[in-house]
Amino acid sequence: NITLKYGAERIGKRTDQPMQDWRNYGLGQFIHWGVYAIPGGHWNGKYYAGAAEWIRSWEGMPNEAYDNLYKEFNPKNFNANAWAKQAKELGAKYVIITTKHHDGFCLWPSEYTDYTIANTPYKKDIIGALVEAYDKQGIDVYLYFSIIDWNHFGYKSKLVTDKDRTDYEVFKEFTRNQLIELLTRYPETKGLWFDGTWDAAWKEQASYVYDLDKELREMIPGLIIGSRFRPDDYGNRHFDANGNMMGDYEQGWERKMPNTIEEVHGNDWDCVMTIPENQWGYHSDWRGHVKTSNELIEMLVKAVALDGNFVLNFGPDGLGTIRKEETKLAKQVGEWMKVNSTAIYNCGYLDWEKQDWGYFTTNRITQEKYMVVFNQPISGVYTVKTKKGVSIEKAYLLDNPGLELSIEKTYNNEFLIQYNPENHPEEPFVMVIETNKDQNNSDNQYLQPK
Ligand SMILES: Cc1ccc([C@@H]2N[C@@H](C)[C@@H](O)[C@H]2O)cc1
Repeated sequence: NITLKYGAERIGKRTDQPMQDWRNYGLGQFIHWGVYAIPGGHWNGKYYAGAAEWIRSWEGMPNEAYDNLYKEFNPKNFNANAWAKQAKELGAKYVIITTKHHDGFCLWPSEYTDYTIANTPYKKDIIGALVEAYDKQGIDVYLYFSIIDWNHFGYKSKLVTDKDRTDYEVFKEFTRNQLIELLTRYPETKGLWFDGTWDAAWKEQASYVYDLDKELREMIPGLIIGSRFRPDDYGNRHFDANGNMMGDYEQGWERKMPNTIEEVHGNDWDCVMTIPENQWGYHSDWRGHVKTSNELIEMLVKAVALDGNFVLNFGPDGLGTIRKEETKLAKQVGEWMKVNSTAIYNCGYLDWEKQDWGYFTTNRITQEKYMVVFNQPISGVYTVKTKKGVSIEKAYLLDNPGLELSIEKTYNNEFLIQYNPENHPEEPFVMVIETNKDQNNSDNQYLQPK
């Protein structure tokens, strides 16, 4: 083990209530919104093939042109309550909202720069309206903050000259001021989701970030910050030089998913996912594969089955409207959640061998076990290999408990559940299984989830 001053602050998962609540969310919503939604992936009649929120970095978009877009930002269709209501119907338990993306435009009236919503025709505090609206829906609010800030003179990706360094000191204080300002203005914030921390300049700032991290956590007890914030003494992020994770959960799964429990190294983690292949901000012309509701539900279940959270991204357009494709998917996933969220909320990994028909999840409070089926076997036989001494006594469909399914036990402690639905299911379905180890009597203190 290497002695580190700025390495992992803790080994193993946080066990406090705010983190247990985070762990049990299952499903979250990401909102990427800013001035990049105005061009929506096009400029001067040309199509930008990159991620729409990065259009300023495209040679087809002159910086000057981009940096004046805020003067026309006036989202007359923006309705925070409508967004929050849609998220509620989606079944999201938390939301991560972009306060400032890499372009440096602030959706709140920051006093530390003029490049904010206050100096647009719209004027009003977007973040404040969203925090209030999501709070009202009982959805926990997390703030996305980009350390990269192309608008600030002091931002550098690497520190070469002395002037870089003196400018960067100003940028560091500016960054600290904005973060303190956000937590002061929006004390309901449950956590910060940092992005844009891969620059060499930032990776040299271990002691500054360590102190800032401590200062922010002292402002809001229980504050949750992922692994993409602090660098250790040697500039490592996510995992320090001893291989220990820094921060409260691993922020490593962006547009991708782990396949085995080993890949999540016993940590909490989130997967943040786009509906198109690679667009976070609004792009008016999605190309490539757009995920269906069943694909998104499978990713959600896979994340929960591997002890993670799944955060689905929405990119409202320049007028504040959530596009019809996203609205449709939110409705479809939400309808599935209305029937099946029992296998999602408060659920996590069950250490039984993964089977081809789909995923196991188990409720961390009640220990109830679920099989979420994506690949219905032609045979109608669902193989379940339990742990030694654990036998399956009952199996039924979550949405039809009355119909008990037949169970055969084979010689090597396998259980074969038989289910042949009359017609082909149009979407994933859940089976509930009860074992000899589940005390299903009413006095079981676990059965009263908090
Ligand atoms: C290479 C790269 C840099 C930044 C990103 C940002 N992280 C996502 C959460 C979005 O904010 C995207 O712009 C994605 C890829």
